[in-house]
Amino acid sequence: MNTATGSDDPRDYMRDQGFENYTEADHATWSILAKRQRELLQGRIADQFLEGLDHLGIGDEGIPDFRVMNQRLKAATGWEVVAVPGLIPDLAFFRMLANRQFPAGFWIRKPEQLDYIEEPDIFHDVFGHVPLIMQPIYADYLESYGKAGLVAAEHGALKYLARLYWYTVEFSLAQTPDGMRIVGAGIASSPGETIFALESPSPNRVAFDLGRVMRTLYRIDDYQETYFVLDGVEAWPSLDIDRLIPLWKELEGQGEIKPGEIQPEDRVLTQGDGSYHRSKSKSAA
Ligand SMILES: C[C@H](O)[C@H](O)[C@H]1CNc2nc(N)[nH]c(=O)c2N1
Ligand SMILES: N[C@@H](Cc1ccccc1)C(=O)O
Ligand SMILES: [Fe+2]
Repeated sequence: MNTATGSDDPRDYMRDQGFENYTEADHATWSILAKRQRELLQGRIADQFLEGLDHLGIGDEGIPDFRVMNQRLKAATGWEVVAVPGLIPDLAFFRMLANRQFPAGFWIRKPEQLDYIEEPDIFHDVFGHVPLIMQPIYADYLESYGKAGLVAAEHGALKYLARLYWYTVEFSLAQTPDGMRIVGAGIASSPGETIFALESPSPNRVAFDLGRVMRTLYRIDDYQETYFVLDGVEAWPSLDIDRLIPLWKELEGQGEIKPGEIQPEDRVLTQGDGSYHRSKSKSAA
């Protein structure tokens, strides 16, 4: 439906990072982005993210060597980052999560794509995701996403879990006592979307609702038209399989919701004015 088709076996995608192959320009791209995002994210992202980033020790010194970074990550939560060529199919992806392995593309965006890139690169996969995986609570939660993904596949419900993953792990916001904060990695790795998600009048910001989110289509190639807002940085939805299975059954009878659409039942925090115009030719998954 969205990403990639092919083998569901994670081993078919695992690569050596090829650390020696990066150019000076590649390292410079990482450093510019890391420095920019570390500053921009102050006061905009969950504290847990900045804490994890500090402990991980990846910074402005160029692209991290996975062999070195994984020592810290393993010691903190037992996870490791594994290099892959790019997007991998949903099932292979969830299998890796279930195994506490996080897939990361090994290539980096071009200088003209600093603000936003349509496909996950190493900056997104590592800088965007790994800081939170340094936190034990989040690390366990992400593993349970993988496990739920395997069950979803058996029930023909992978699309529901993929949408949930999208609107939480990748693109969620959260209410905190200090105000609205970014949680999603897809926002955290994009300087453009960091500002857009919190400050633009264009997108909708809607209180998170599990069934509603699983019905909602998403687009991977542009800023989101709707962000779902958690009730706290750690208020992730329960992935209790015994509750998800009946919910998936129920959802089968209900329609899909377009990315920018508002529903009568929504608790709308900000109604977007849609002033950011995107290309009309792109489709939602
Ligand atoms: C779960 C979900 O569908 C999600 O989009 C997956 C798909 N495949 C992926 N593949 C890679 N390499 N990285 C990712 O973040 C994802 N995300
Ligand atoms: N848009 C993100 C990358 C990304 C693409 C697709 C899915 C998730 C993240 C960035 O610029 O960093
Ligand atoms: Fe991601």
